[in-house]
Amino acid sequence: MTQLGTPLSPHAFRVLLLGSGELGKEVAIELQRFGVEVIAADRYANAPAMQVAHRSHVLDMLDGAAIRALIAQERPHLIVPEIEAIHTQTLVELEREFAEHGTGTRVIPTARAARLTMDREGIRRLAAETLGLPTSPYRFVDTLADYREAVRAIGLPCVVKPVMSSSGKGQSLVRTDADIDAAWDYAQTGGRAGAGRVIVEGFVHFDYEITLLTVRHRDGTSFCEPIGHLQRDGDYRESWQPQPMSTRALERAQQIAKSITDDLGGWGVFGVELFVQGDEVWFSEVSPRPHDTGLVTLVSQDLSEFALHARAILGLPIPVIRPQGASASCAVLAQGHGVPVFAGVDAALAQADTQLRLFGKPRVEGHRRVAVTLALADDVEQARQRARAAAAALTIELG
Ligand SMILES: Nc1ncnc2c1ncn2[C@@H]1O[C@H](COP(=O)(O)OP(=O)(O)OP(=O)(O)O)[C@@H](O)[C@H]1O
Ligand SMILES: NCC(=O)N[C@@H]1O[C@H](COP(=O)([O-])[O-])[C@@H](O)[C@H]1O
Ligand SMILES: [Mg+2]
Repeated sequence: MTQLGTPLSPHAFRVLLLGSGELGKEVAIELQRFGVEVIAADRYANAPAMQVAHRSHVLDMLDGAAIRALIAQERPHLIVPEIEAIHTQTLVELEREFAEHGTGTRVIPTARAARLTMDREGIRRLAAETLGLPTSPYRFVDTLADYREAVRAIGLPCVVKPVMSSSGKGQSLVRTDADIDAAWDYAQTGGRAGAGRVIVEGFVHFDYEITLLTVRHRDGTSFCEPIGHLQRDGDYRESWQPQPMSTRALERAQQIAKSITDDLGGWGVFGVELFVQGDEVWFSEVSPRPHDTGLVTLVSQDLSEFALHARAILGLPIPVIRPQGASASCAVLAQGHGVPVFAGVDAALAQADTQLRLFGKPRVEGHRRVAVTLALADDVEQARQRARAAAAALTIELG
């Protein structure tokens, strides 16, 4: 069991967040509630989690030497990756060194899980080729010529993504021949880590898609109710819980989630992304951390995915996860350039059973998720309507 001390004292239990966005902010708040000393890091100053952490650092997290220096300086008990774009090879090396020296420092959930999931190739080959889980057909390519050949082999429509990207950055749906070269160009410029390898995936004609939040904790594995979601341009716009599913599809989804999370190992929340058609389920990808579509759990469960992550990584028990009823979330995006200023917050919160989180992101360049609305209702449709209405009541000016 973790010895929880007093933050900012010699007995402090220190957690370093690598990535400090809106998801990390909620994790930081949950850790603060247990008296943990929270250190937040990201590539820019005043990131959301930094605003609720004990202290923060700005660094290039794709720079292995910079990560190593930060960890040497802070000597955290836990290192908690919050985004994919981290020099994860350094985490793998550090994890080995910690074990050799018996320091007790851990990477959440494991350095290998962070390394495999930062790269679509690592996680896809593990899921499809090692574990034999059903996935879309796929190919990895490095050149335009190989890419064109892969698109021909996979067939249209197909989905093209940089191997290192998230939230749909650099991702395109290729419907016709006319889209093929533009998708390559976007994948080369739109990813989070510059140009490079690309995955071409066959398009799965799913009825719906879910995130199955799966928690590995000291007493075993727990599942949350399935979260349905709507994505546009590869980025989440709405999520709701519970997503109705056939018994067979839910069983299959849980089996797939158990298989991939058991292999990745460690403690914490995983967001297992799955496509469902009838009783058939395909694995898409997995986040070894709380998931953006899981923001809905801020109202849908007694323990949100962030509270669950905090408990799991600290080695605390999770005897039960209690659903609170039909719920929904709606992402609020800002478009343009400047510092977000919100109006209509009162109107957004005028309806019963509605909540709002303003992330406090310091600037918008292009488009960026800056807030989320949350709602509970008698059924999922009504909850979605409430969350959408609350989002529509907000106006964002970029000052
Ligand atoms: N092969 C596919 N067939 C059908 N739809 C797909 C496929 N791949 C991706 N999509 C759609 O695009 C969305 C985003 O894809 P994916 O999760 O791979 O991107 P991402 O950049 O990792 O997003 P995030 O980081 O938000 O999870 C999926 O949730 C799904 O709606
Ligand atoms: N799908 C992954 C995801 O939602 N990640 C969340 O978005 C932040 C980055 O936002 P930004 O791009 O606005 O900086 C990340 O730090 C994390 O909280
Ligand atoms: Mg995804």
